[in-house]
Amino acid sequence: MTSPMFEKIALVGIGLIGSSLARVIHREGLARHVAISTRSETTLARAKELGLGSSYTTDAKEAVRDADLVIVSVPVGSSGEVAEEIAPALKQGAILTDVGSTKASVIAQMQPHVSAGVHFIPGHPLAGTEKSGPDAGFAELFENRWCIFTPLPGTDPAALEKLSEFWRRCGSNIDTMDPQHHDMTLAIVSHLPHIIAYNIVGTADDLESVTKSEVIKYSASGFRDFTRLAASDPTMWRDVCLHNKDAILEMLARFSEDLASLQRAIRWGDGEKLFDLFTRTRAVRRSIIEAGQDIDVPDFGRQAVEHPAKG
Ligand SMILES: NC(=O)C1=CN([C@@H]2O[C@H](COP(=O)(O)OP(=O)(O)OC[C@H]3O[C@@H](n4cnc5c(N)ncnc54)[C@H](O)[C@@H]3O)[C@@H](O)[C@H]2O)C=CC1
Ligand SMILES: O=C(O)C(=O)Cc1ccc(O)cc1
Repeated sequence: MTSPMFEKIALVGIGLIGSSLARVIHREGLARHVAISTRSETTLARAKELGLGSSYTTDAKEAVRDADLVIVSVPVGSSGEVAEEIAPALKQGAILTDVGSTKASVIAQMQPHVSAGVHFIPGHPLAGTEKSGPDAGFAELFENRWCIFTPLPGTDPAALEKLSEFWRRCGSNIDTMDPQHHDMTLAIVSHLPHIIAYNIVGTADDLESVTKSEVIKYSASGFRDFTRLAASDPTMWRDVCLHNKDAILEMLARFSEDLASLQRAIRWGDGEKLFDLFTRTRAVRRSIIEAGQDIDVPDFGRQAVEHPAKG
């Protein structure tokens, strides 16, 4: 092994994202010691069975002690309590980061607990699947995906560069932006699609039972794609909705207006309007493919159980 980037990395939370990090850290030899911590004994025992780390504890303080890099990978609503718990045990000069899908709220929850000698750099890998838990992770998850940092004013450039290099070694491309811009952008490209999927699958589920069986029987079409997103972790997505409320409501308002306009076009037989919209949206898909971002969620970890033990 070439010299590892970090002596000790602590992973707090070992679900889809934490366990994918554990796997890629091991594959790339990025740390000499990987300390794993999570809330529940069951999840921790599973992480141990999978051989994801070097040490295992339900005591997050113990895991982060002497760590050079601490990565918090828990639902965004738990970021504050985790930060409060680990902050007193963090080493001076350590880098503390997270992977949460919302950024302004995570910063507001975590920053007050972090002392001046610790480099807190909020992050978000734009990579995931609908699965959760330690079985669901895979080392290739972050390959060719973006990892966005939302650094706080006064962030040490050397610490930011070290964390960027870590994510590059995990396969990601790096971008930085301010937390509000992140939250607005992610509201439209990630949060709304999930909310729309939860909604359409919920509507179908509310239909009469005879229709329901047809929904399942004939779902090998557009509906199926929505059911994948709508199978995503309820705790994680409840927290995203509650912690990016303003941006999501803003985007939902715009979405509802546009949907009403589409409804009007259908009602009044405005074929030209429908055709124009569908032509414009097809071009968006083409741009995504041209940008090399049309990566389907891979099959790695697909065999993972839908409802693994949760911490
Ligand atoms: N699932 C996805 O596709 C993506 C998720 N994210 C973000 O990553 C974070 C983690 O998500 P996943 O790994 O998918 O979730 P997961 O449900 O697979 O894992 C969450 C982990 O956090 C632990 N946990 C929960 N509350 C805790 C607490 N209070 N203290 C300590 N551990 C606790 C659980 O035991 C579990 O190990 C979330 O903030 C999510 O927004 C970011 C990118 C993609
Ligand atoms: O499963 C999918 O298609 C996703 O979109 C995964 C995902 C979920 C949440 C994130 O913050 C980033 C990526």
